[in-house]
Amino acid sequence: MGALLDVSGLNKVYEGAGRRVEAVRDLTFTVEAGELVCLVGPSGCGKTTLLKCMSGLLAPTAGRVTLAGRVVNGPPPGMAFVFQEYGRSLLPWMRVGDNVELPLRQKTLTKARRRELVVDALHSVGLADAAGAYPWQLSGGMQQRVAIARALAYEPDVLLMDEPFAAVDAQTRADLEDLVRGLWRERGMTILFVTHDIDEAVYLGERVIVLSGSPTVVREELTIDLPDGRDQLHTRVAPRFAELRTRVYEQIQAAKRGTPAPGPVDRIEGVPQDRI
Ligand SMILES: Nc1ncnc2c1ncn2[C@@H]1O[C@H](COP(=O)(O)OP(=O)(O)OP(=O)(O)O)[C@@H](O)[C@H]1O
Repeated sequence: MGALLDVSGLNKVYEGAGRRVEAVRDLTFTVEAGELVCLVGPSGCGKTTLLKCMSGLLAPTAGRVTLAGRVVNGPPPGMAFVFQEYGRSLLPWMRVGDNVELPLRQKTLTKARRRELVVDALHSVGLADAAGAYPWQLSGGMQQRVAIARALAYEPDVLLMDEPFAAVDAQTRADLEDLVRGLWRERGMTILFVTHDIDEAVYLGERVIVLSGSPTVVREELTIDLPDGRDQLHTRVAPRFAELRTRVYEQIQAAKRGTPAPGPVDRIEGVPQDRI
């Protein structure tokens, strides 16, 4: 069987108002079922454009995305998203429980089953008591947890996350990173996590895909061979973590300068032997 997600020759050009922007030039990569992959690239390199094409919200100019062998040409049923701006993704007039339940109404589930999924998802993100609150009564980090719970309740095969922690403080961000890794390990979901934060990409991912500057291509793919059980205190000070983040940092800097990407051997093997 092929990869769960397959992005092949993806190109996206925005045209209009006398302006032509080639946001994504030629992107090809795959994500296997059950993987946690981080995509990292310089600001403005087309990460959001890529996710919109992957989620069927935007039609690519060329190339295609397939999910479980089916071409994505509209939001696929097995996919859920968590966006950066939690403030805009939750409906302020609905209580937290109703916000989490909203996407479930598209599914043919009984009311009791929907309630069960909502309770379970809120429990998973540590907000079991918040179902009756309104989003605006919660902190930013709690609102982002609600957005994660809403995605979880949907029981997606694939979770796409677009810089989901960019707007929260550092301490909350660390907690949310651990929450995502914990949920990934518990639930065996496939997660594609987009970030411009190199440390976050290396800490979270089993694999990191480094994107070039716009128009975007895949610059390098690195296997993150850190232990499975990661924690904020020890993982981030491990020598291997420093090596991997240095490698990604160098690639991003080179991407900004427009230096050609490394050859195919680097891309397959990850960190070259002389760096280990
Ligand atoms: N709707 C649009 N119309 C025209 N150009 C657009 C549109 N959306 C994005 N772009 C352009 O496409 C390029 C990539 O934008 P995109 O938002 O995908 O990048 P990004 O990597 O997510 O950015 P950031 O890291 O700043 O969030 C930019 O040059 C942007 O100006």
